[in-house]
Amino acid sequence: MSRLQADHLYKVFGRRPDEAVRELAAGDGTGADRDALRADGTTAAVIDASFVVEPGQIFVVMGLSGSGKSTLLRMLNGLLTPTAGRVLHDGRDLTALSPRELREVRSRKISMVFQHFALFPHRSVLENAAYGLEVQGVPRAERRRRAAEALELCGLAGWEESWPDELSGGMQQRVGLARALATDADLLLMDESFSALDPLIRRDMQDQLLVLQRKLKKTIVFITHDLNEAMRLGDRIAVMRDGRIVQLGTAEDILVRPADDYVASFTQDVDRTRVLTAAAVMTDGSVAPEDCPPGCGCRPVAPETPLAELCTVSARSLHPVPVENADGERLGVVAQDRLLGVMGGLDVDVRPGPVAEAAGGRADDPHIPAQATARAAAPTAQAGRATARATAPTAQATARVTAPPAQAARATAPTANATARAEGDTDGTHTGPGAKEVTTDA
Ligand SMILES: Nc1ncnc2c1ncn2[C@@H]1O[C@H](COP(=O)(O)OP(=O)(O)OP(=O)(O)O)[C@@H](O)[C@H]1O
Repeated sequence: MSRLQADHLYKVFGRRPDEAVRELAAGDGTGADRDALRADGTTAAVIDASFVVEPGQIFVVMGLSGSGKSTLLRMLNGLLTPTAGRVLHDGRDLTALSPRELREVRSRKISMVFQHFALFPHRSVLENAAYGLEVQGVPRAERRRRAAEALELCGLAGWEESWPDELSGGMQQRVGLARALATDADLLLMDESFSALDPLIRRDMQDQLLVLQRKLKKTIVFITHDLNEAMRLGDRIAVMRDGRIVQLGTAEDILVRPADDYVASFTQDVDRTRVLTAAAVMTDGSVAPEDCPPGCGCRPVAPETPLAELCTVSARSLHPVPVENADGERLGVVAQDRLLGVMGGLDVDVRPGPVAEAAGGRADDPHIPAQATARAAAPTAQAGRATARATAPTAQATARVTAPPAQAARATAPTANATARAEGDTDGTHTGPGAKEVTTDA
């Protein structure tokens, strides 16, 4: 499994980039320095980005258009050379590799999935899924076998010999995902991969990704401008604004302790009941035997239980709901009035919880405001949350994709534009808009 580290990354477009980095590094971080550079025709697209993506994590980069997400992602796979800073992939500095070594790493270790499907219309679904392997020089029989396995993982068994234009948009995106998975690359970079899909299909794809991730345990960097998507998917989330990471933490951190008003403004429409967990809202306490008469209907919950489920348990209980770990050890309780307060958005103190602390919450990003990093999530808590999220049924999605190919006549999403981009690809794993950047930044 891959570990990815960004170490004080900067990308400046325009004149005198090195000088700009020095000014930005010495600046007060308020954004005035970036504005002054822009007035001078220089764009600071990414400013001092540092973070670690641990093996098997989904790391989401969230921000509005122009905040620097794509530029950051393209530095992570070497399509763009940082103006300053390093990208370490399993400890290996990508910025120090020769072009040949970099191509090798990109084709074998890193896969990308773009917003547009970038499928070849004149190739079957199987051949599309096998494309990255073909570029790697994998023999035909093996690449067909591996591509078929990847398609099956993505719910597309039975569609191997269909053409891309026989598939719906969601199915085409699954082919893109299958192409990325077929190469066995440990690091998956996903750039707005689900943004072109309609909301229901998008949600299905998110569920499917979480289910797949439980099985495959890739290291994933996922770019989105949608906080709900970020919170559904991300073990950790970096919120970007004007080139800077303004907050780095779990969904819970961002929801209950936004670093500033800008981050808070994103969280207003988020469904707190699906993001917050029992561990975050519990308090110390116990339940006296006399408070729990026969027929009380109570049961303990796990610390990673989402509030949506906790409400049901609380409604049946005559006393605060006990929170217990897998060994039956009491960690705390959640009282009904506190639960209602948190759900109603009252300013109730919410904490990371003992599970996160026990697993060693990490503040590995020294340049991020302390408020943002102190609560960096611990693997155990993240795994629990991911599991809870991933249990949403995908039956709908499966039902849609398992219909026989003949019924796919309704699928109309054109692939011509995407294919034009794919044809410009240099190594087969980097289709889509990113491929163009190779030439602009050479
Ligand atoms: N090749 C380039 N030359 C000059 N400026 C660029 C280049 N690429 C990106 N930029 C600028 O860098 C800034 C960040 O762009 P970037 O595409 O990374 O943002 P983003 O958050 O991915 O936006 P979007 O969500 O719209 O894709 C923007 O101001 C953009 O105009």
